[in-house]
Amino acid sequence: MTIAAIIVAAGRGQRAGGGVPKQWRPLAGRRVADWTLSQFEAAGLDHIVLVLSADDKDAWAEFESGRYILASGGTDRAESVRNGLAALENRGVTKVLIHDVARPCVSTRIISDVLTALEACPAAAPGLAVTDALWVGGEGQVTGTRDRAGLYAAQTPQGFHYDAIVAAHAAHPGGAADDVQVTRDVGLPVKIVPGDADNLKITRPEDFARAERILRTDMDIRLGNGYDVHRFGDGDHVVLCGVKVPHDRGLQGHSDADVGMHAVTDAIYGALAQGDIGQHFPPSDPQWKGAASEIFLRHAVELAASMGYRISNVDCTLVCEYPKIGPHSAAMRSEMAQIMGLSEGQVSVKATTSERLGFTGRSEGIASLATACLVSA
Ligand SMILES: Nc1ccn([C@@H]2O[C@H](COP(=O)(O)OP(=O)(O)OP(=O)(O)O)[C@@H](O)[C@H]2O)c(=O)n1
Ligand SMILES: C[C@](O)(CO)[C@H](O)COP(=O)(O)O
Repeated sequence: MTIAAIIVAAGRGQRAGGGVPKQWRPLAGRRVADWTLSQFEAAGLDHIVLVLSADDKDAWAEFESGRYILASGGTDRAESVRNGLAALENRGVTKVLIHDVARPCVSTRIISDVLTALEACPAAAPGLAVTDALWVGGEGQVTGTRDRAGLYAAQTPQGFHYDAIVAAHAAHPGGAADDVQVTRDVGLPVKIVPGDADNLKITRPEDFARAERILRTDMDIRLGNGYDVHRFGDGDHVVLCGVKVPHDRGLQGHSDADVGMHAVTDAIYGALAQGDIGQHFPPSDPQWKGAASEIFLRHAVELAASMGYRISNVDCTLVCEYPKIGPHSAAMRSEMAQIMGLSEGQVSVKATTSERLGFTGRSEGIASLATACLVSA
């Protein structure tokens, strides 16, 4: 059994406004599309097709070498779906989920319910029973009422046996609201699984605030702190936050003694409640002698990802009289961001002296403090 998802993302989001198609707009710290895609990645499907508009050149460039199969958008949603289905030809796909990129709050429960329902029927989709009374209106007046019994609001992902939905689309004259209608129009039964009020489609400008509230409520936010000290010894440079800074002394340590990167690494381990660098890379182990500290940082970032967290931001403070950090802080942020796969806006590196007090004030060594904020991916 081979299961795929098609995420249709070629719309222009005209009703949502905002100048940029809604799927590429920020929402609770990521783009709308990132939330949607990560829910389908978590489902462990065999293939994910991402249907993109030819106008979204940056998205094509971003996703072309990744794990998604890309397909071109059509002039309407149905054509985008057909192009997505065609991209799955000859891959042995048995079941396919078709989902609007504009529904970023879709739950793993809905995805799994639709897939389970497909074991017994050729098509299944989430529906939300209408609970409000229904009116007919015109010119600002109620002109009639409708019985709500048996009415459902249609949601996605809508799931189908692959051959059935391909045949249904091929036979359809067009004009259907969704793939359930396409399927029903060729006489196939569609099972309703329980939808979720949170699985809204971002359609109008105000939907962003609602989706943001939903995503932030579900988020697990974790903070960690890190602290490290290395003493000065002989040398002609120090390595701080991945940048080699000329200095009349070096820092002593088992690795490259990058005190800033060590504090950030420990902050990430701390947020995960996974000990510290010493536990993961014991100083007694000769293989870490002189090691570049980015090995440790990369490990912490990978551990976070494997535990279902992404790094929202890190903030690092270096405490020393010399060398002066200011001229190098931009390079440090850039280096650390690159190692962690973050944007520079998510990484802060700053410095302070300790007013010539204490061991840092006497220039016996450099201390560093860091905070990391992780959120469930
Ligand atoms: N030619 C199209 C039109 C729509 N879609 C996708 O189909 C879904 C339908 O949601 P909708 O709210 O209609 O999206 P838009 O068409 O982007 O919105 P609007 O109608 O406001 O422009 C969205 O994920 C959208 O990206 C698509 O892939 N190709
Ligand atoms: C498929 C769909 O999401 C079902 O609710 C919806 O029909 C697509 O969006 P639109 O607003 O109807 O264009």
